Amino acid sequence: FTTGFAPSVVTKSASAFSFTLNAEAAAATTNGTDKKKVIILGGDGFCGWPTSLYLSDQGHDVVIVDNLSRRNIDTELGCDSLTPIQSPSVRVQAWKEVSGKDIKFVNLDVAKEYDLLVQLIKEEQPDSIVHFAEQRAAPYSMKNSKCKRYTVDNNVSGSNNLCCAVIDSEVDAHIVHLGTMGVYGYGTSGGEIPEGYIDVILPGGREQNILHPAYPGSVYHATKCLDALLWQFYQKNDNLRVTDLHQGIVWGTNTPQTIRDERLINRFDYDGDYGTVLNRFLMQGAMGVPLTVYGTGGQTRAFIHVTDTARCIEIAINNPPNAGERVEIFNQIAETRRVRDVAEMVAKQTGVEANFLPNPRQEAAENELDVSNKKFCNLGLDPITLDEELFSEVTEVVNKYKHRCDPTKILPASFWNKKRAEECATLDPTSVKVEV
Ligand SMILES: O=c1ccn([C@@H]2O[C@H](COP(=O)(O)OP(=O)(O)O[C@H]3O[C@H](CS(=O)(=O)O)[C@@H](O)[C@H](O)[C@H]3O)[C@@H](O)[C@H]2O)c(=O)[nH]1
Repeated sequence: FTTGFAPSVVTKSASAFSFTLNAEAAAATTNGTDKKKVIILGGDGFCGWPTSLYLSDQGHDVVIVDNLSRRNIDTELGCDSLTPIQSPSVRVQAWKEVSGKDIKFVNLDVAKEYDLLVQLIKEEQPDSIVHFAEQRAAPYSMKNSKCKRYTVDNNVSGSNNLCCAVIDSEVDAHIVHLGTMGVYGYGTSGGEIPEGYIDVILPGGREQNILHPAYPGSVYHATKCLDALLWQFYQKNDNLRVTDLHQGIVWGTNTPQTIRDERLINRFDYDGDYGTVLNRFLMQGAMGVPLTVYGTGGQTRAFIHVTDTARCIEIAINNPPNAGERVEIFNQIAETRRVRDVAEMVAKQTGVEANFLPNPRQEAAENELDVSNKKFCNLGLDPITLDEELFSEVTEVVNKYKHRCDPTKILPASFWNKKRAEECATLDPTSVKVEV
């Protein structure tokens, strides 16, 4: 098989990038220099927290809104971030000490506390609202009916509330939403996936440029498809300015900002529900656990380092669509790789073998993925790609905190349907042993 490495994807290797964890390395890759007032919904999470710090570091005025739902789900699952994340109040105090900058934290449920959301937008008068406040794990969204219903209720209501709140508050804030590459689906695309829109010829020969057909692979991914329709509707109906970012799988832990003080450390999920594939493999490699490759590992996916997530968000807020323009869509990825090739890279580096497990997910055994990320690259993004030097950053974090790992949480614990659950019935969570 080929790796599915997309020729259209513009990349630069991490070694050439000379990645160092200091503020200079995070120098603005932006097109605009305006300092903005930014509300970050979901600013306590894996992507939200490093993005909040990055934007604050760049001189933007940041307000974090979060209801701590991710921390509560950890409690529900009996799991915890491998890294010892601090409470929001300790985090913002530590940031004030190291940077001299204030970040305001507001505990608010975007999906449920509508009036407070409107009031906050009126008070803060933000230029941009970045929306991360969604349940983001595909496995958790497929765990059972309760999780499916929560994911739809929370994610779709949150996005709808945000649009209504921007309209009701009469503040012309630009909405920047963290979407997912998964809206496109992971079949064999047969060509390069464009950025959000696709030319079609309708019956009768009429040509149109429409939203790329949605083809979600989980309830979570389905909510992002529903979000995309909401953005399209509210843009058309109310002239909202919206950017939707179709992001790939995020990897890495720290950024040049979170590394400045241990109290700023980012969360690291390693469990079968929330851990994303490369971070899970790196963690397993560091702990001597055979790598949990699902099926043949034939899925080709898009990847992006967490540092680039934050950079992309700043590029997006500095390049809003004009009022009346359709929803702006970027593919927020650095490169595409096949899962078993990623496993091979980690296996080579750590000496730990790949273990091909029955697949808990209903997904194609093999797929190709060719994705355009030209818009971000044209706006100055020089993406970090998978590199062993950078793997060591994650490995160091894992080695430092591996005593916090619960090995029974490593094997997959959510199954897409009854057939997949039956096929995975032999997996025994208590059989996993880690080297501490
Ligand atoms: O231990 C593992 C974990 C995953 N996989 C495989 O790796 C692929 C990716 O799984 P993932 O858990 O890293 O990613 P996914 O569930 O798709 O979701 C993650 O990546 C999405 C971007 S994307 O995948 O849609 O591009 C984001 O939207 C989500 O928030 C984030 O949790 C899948 O084919 C899965 O079967 C393994 O082989 N072994």
